[in-house]
Amino acid sequence: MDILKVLSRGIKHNPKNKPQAAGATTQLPSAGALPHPQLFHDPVASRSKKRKRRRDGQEDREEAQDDTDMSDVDYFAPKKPATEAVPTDAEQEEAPKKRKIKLLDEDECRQILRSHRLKFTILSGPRQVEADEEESASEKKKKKQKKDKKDADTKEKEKKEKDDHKKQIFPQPLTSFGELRHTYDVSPQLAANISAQGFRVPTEVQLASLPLLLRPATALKKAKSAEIPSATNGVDFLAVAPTGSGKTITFLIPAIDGVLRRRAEEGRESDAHVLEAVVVAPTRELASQIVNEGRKLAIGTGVRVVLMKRTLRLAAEEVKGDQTKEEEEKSEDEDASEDEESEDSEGEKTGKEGDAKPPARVDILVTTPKILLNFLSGKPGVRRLLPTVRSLILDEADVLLDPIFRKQTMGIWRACTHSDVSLTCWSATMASNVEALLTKQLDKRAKQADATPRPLIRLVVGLKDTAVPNITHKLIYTATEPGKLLALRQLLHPASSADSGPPLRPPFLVFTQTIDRAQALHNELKYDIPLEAGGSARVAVLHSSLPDSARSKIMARFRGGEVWVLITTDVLARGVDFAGVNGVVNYDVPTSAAAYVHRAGRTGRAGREGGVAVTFYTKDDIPFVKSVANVIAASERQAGKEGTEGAAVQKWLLDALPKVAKEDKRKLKVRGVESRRSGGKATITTKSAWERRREHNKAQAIEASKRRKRQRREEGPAQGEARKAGRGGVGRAG
Ligand SMILES: Nc1ncnc2c1ncn2[C@@H]1O[C@H](COP(=O)(O)OP(=O)(O)OP(=O)(O)O)[C@@H](O)[C@H]1O
Repeated sequence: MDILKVLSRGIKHNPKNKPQAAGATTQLPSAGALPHPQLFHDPVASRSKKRKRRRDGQEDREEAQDDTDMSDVDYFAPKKPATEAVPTDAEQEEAPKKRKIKLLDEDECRQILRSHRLKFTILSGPRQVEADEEESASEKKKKKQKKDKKDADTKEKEKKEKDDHKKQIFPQPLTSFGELRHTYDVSPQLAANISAQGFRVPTEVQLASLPLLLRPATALKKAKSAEIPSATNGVDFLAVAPTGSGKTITFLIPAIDGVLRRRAEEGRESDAHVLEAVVVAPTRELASQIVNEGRKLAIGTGVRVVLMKRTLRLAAEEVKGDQTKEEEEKSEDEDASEDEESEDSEGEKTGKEGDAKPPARVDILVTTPKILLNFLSGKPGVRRLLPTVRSLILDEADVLLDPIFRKQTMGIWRACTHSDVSLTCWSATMASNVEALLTKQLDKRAKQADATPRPLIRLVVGLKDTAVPNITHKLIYTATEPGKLLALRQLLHPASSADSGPPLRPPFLVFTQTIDRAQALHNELKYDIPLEAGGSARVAVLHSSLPDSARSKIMARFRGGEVWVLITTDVLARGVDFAGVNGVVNYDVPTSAAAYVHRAGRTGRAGREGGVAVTFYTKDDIPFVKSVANVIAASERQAGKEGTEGAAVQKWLLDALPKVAKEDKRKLKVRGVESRRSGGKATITTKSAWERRREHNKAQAIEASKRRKRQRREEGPAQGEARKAGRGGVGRAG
């Protein structure tokens, strides 16, 4: 196999089999310089011709607009050359006071938001709750009266469209990062840290969310078309934005700003740390990544961003608690390796020894759900609360509110007892039942606290729940399972690249349904790489049953370009950002449309072009593959490739694939493709049945050993000795 030629393309051979990290990634298509991090620039005609916006900073709101062709207008051109983007500290200190803040009028906001396919909707809040109640009452009445269903449906649809329009809002967009300092008054150091990362143009999600999250009152000052209740205490927020669109810094910037602002307001010293924000992410890899991003943004601000560890002790309020309820919330399905003891430099031991020591100094905590819930409910008969937390951030919120993590996430939310705690939720996909759950919970919390519910505002960037528009998609059919391995090898082989479209260039990720399949594929592929090109060290496998330290090492080797092919499960499907990943192979078909979006979104980050997502499907997958094909078709539609020869999904294929029944979709999401399961209980988890069985056996062995110990204690030392002597005798006799 000539895989060496493909895998070593663009990479200088290192005789010691230790490739140069930089060389390994800089020449790869999706790792190149960022072309533009924004995905959408639609020309949008002005609704009003009364206003004119000039780009020289001398905005004249009163002049009549003479040109409605918005395609020439570049709202996002830097207002100053890049060198001027970060004024000196002294200038920055002065800046907000000197400058008169100019806000865009609602029509201008609307145009900018529309040209970037950004849609804000108020999902709940005082006005909305009343409206929804009224609506549902009148709807019920109407439904009774109307017998003609078709007619009712049409009217309902029209009404919904009308109401949707009413619920839409058009807050101020962030036209440049410079505005963070000048209009939204973020600290000079935070502004400098953003600039130091080389971000010049805000992505769509940043452009839309940052004003609203930093200063809601300013952002909504000109938003007149929808009545919004007072937003001075902040808003609850839900953002659905494409993978790789920069959601992480979008929630971190307001979190850091919030800590700094309150610190200044309360006259606290910079070394007085109060836990004010909690970021929850579903996997440890993602949580560590968020910590790294947070620390880069917090340099020089004194804000401490800390990763939750098992041994970390937080400043918490202790109340008498319903232990059993909290215990129940510890899901058995979650990542078992979280239970492992990990080294901790930040905090203290929990329990008796730890309680005596002062709590860790944390401003922003990043955690996976279970580990924090364990801390909150870790003391018998006691519940720990986090009353100082003002901001709860759920990254990959749809999965955190999915049944696997829901109870744990809710447990954390309940522990954040401050009356003003704001909730922000982030993901590339969001099911409507998650939105319904959130609105219900927010109303419930407001009622319990006897407070006015705050508005829950949803932002959708592009199309909700779909589309990874900036990469190439490929859908490859192989009749049988063994055929897939052959097809994967052919895809890697240069000779067949002509038939297979763009060759798969390293580094790339390969996703399987279960851990045992990931391990098996790893065993198959690792010998495909010749020794001269690095051999088996080039192929690695990462899954949730590996120890923490092994997972971190593999991540570092992959990020460094040392590992070219990383075989993994859905543990790496969400959130993890490898800037230089050129491709994603769905060796096993993703079990939902959302899973496809997240897996494919590991390539083509921040608007990079050149990423490829290849999905194999077999006869077994045909009943389920339509959801994936629909996402690919939507992505190609957005990219303008629909119906072209290069499109992965042609209309005939979409028509031919069977529709997936709702119940089948649910089953597939929970169990995966049946034929790929190795038996065992039906649970959605990155753990294989084999692994669950192993854990079950281990648990049984521990239980049996405890039983024997108990028995020995009950029997007393004399009988114990006699038993031992008896066993020894048998041994000797044998
Ligand atoms: N304004 C920007 N300009 C250029 N790059 C940016 C900008 N904002 C963020 N990035 C970079 O984009 C990449 C993706 O960001 P991030 O991981 O936050 O995406 P995400 O939206 O959270 O994706 P996912 O849905 O997969 O979790 C990161 O490498 C980040 O540094």
